Amino acid sequence: MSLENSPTVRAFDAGQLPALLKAPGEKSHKYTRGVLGVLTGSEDYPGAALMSVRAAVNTGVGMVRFVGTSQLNFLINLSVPEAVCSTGDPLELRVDAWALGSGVSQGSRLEHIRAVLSTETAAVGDAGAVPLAAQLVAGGRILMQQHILTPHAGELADFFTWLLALAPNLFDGAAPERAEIEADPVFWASQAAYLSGATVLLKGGVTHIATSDGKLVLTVESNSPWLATAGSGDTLTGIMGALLAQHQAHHTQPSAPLIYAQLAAAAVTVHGLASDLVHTPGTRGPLPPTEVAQRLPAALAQLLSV
Ligand SMILES: NC(=O)C1=CN([C@@H]2O[C@H](COP(=O)(O)OP(=O)(O)OC[C@H]3O[C@@H](n4cnc5c(N)ncnc54)[C@H](O)[C@@H]3O)[C@@H](O)[C@H]2O)[C@@H](O)CC1
Ligand SMILES: Nc1ncnc2c1ncn2[C@@H]1O[C@H](COP(=O)(O)OP(=O)(O)O)[C@@H](O)[C@H]1O
Repeated sequence: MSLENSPTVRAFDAGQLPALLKAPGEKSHKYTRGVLGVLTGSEDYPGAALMSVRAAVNTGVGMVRFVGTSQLNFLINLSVPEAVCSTGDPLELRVDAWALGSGVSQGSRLEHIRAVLSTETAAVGDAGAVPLAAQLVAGGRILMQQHILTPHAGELADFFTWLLALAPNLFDGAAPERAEIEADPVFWASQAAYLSGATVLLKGGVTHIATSDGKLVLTVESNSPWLATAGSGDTLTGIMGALLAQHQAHHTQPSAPLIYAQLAAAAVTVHGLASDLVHTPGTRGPLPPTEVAQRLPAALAQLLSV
């Protein structure tokens, strides 16, 4: 099985941003503004949790519910006191969307992510959630357009390796190397979307976002290669989770595949704009993810004031 026709490729139109971003109104309260569950980070990688949660809070979601271990929750409470922390079963929490997987590579946290990804609740699936998605798909579970997978090329290569190891008949071809994915990102992102049923966002200097039917790929060009640094992806997970939760809070039914690709593109654009605000206009330099996250409120204010 594989997608037969080449997808349409289109640059994301930033003019659509105001319609995709939700400013609160007089009657809004934290639950109507979007509740984002976050299951990121681990004892090995606590930084991924701190960066994704900080980014989600600074993107302006109504509430972040972080599901951690007692050690992770202690760190989150110190660093991002806005987040509401718990241990326990994530499926018992009322959330509009999830941000999953950054900095989670093994253990019970991975099993919690598997359980969440097996539901129809909207979710961003990064890092450790990507091979899990492949395992679910190989086992017969079709993901949905409101599931947004965010691999870099290496993680997308791992996705195909898992898929073909567990279900060789699912794809007509061999698992690609990272370099093959980098050479043809449109093809591989759209194939992954078609096979999984999820929206697939392939990270890189140019971000390629395939709609869940594999028919369209939106591109977003980065304004700075300085963004290519450890922790940038964790920050993007938090931004995207926040935008997804805000959207889902206003929609009881899943929206069309294009809407989720546009939301993902909006998150990449917001990330880029926040990174522009780190330095004085017209100059370029290092973009530590924590610094970028601090500029998110200003970036959102700029976009919402247009
Ligand atoms: N501060 C933190 O807590 C951070 C945690 N992170 C998390 O850390 C976990 C592990 O991330 P990794 O990127 O190390 O994942 P891996 O160690 O799984 O590596 C991913 C792929 O990159 C390849 N690779 C590793 N080092 C390489 C090198 N120097 N040159 C070329 N290829 C190389 C590996 O062979 C593999 O195919 C992920 O869950 C990630 O989300 C990262 O997001 C960065 C920040
Ligand atoms: N050459 C590049 N130019 C601009 N942005 C890039 C480039 N390479 C990667 N990025 C961005 O940097 C981030 C890297 O994500 P990822 O590899 O998941 O990082 P991490 O897991 O360390 O947080 C993504 O947002 C990606 O789009």
